[in-house]
Amino acid sequence: MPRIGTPLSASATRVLLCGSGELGKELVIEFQRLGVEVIAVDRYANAPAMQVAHRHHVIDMLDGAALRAVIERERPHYIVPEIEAIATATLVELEAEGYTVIPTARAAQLTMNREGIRRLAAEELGLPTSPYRFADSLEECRAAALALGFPCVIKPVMSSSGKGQSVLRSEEDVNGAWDYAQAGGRAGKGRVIVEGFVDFDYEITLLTVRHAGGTTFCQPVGHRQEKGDYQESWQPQPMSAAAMAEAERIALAVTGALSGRGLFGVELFVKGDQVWFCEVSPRPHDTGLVTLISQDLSEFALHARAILGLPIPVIRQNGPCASAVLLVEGESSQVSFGNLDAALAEPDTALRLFGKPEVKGQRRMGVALARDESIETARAKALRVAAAIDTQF
Ligand SMILES: Nc1ncnc2c1ncn2[C@@H]1O[C@H](COP(=O)(O)OP(=O)(O)OP(=O)(O)O)[C@@H](O)[C@H]1O
Ligand SMILES: NCC(=O)N[C@@H]1O[C@H](COP(=O)([O-])[O-])[C@@H](O)[C@H]1O
Ligand SMILES: [Mg+2]
Repeated sequence: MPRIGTPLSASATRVLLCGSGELGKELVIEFQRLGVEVIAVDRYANAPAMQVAHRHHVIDMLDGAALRAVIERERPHYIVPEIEAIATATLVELEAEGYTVIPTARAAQLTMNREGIRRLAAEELGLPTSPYRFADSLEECRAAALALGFPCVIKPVMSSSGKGQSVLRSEEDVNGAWDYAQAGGRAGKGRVIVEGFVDFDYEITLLTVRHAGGTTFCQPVGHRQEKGDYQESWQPQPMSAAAMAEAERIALAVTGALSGRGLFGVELFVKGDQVWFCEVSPRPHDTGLVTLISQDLSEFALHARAILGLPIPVIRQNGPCASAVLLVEGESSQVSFGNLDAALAEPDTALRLFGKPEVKGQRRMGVALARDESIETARAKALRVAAAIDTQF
């Protein structure tokens, strides 16, 4: 069993986070509670996790040389990816040199690109997914859409939170969707995945922890997405026993193939007893923010425990809970949030304001949390909390 040393001393246990958004901020807080020394890295200053870490670095994380320089200077015991857009080839090299990447450098590399994880899940593991094709040009994209039929979904292979993603209703939508995907991919222009549309009843994130004592599942998190971006989530999502068993089978297979220790967000579509794999985050998931109120050990506490090799004997679920995002639209570097007394007046509500330094366009700036008697009333309550907050620019 590894020991935890004194932060900022020679015995310190050091964690370096690649990405410092809202998910990283909650993770850093969990590490701080355990006396771990945390170094936060991101592409911009004053990122949420930087504000609660011991120190930080601002670099272009897609620049392998810059990433290597920071890691060689800090010599972390654990390198923890917090976003997908990282020079993952450098992580693979560093892992070979003896560094520990969470959960593994290969998992970070495979999930950075939709093609990597889709081919692993569908072609190697034989798991059910939407039908799909990859395309490198407008013409290939059109051919793929016609072969798969409409509606279909187009996504840049390198993107997240719905960026560059659109649903096509007919052939007329192909040109616009291709252009949108080219502008919305995180690593610039390039390949897209075209997926057949899955007409699911509901979708879930199955938070799955691989820890020293084995693999443990959280209760399923249901969620609602708009334009590929999460709006609300809740736990537990009611499911048939057969769908639950199939969801766990898929999650066990995919997290087992990625291997390593840590928490994973396995995204699944469900229709009746049928389940399709969508994608997986080898790290805490945005829809899992609900666990800040719904579990004794949140997804962040679980990730920290798993990384450090600490036991997870049980995860207590607190009953029906929900989260609703606080999306802000405009342009400002001094946003303020008001009417908080009214927003938090109801019992069993909570709020996280991420402290992001700037908004340009639309940005997730906080999340409202609620617990109640049923999923319906918890969702309504979380939405009321978010809606009550007024934003000033
Ligand atoms: N083939 C599909 N059929 C039906 N709906 C889909 C399909 N693919 C994606 N969606 C919808 O779009 C959402 C986002 O898709 P996906 O998770 O692949 O993108 P993302 O950009 O990685 O999002 P995030 O980073 O928030 O997880 C899904 O949660 C689902 O609601
Ligand atoms: N779906 C992935 C996700 O939610 N990632 C979370 O959003 C941050 C980026 O936010 P930003 O775009 O506002 O900088 C990331 O750093 C991570 O915490
Ligand atoms: Mg997703």
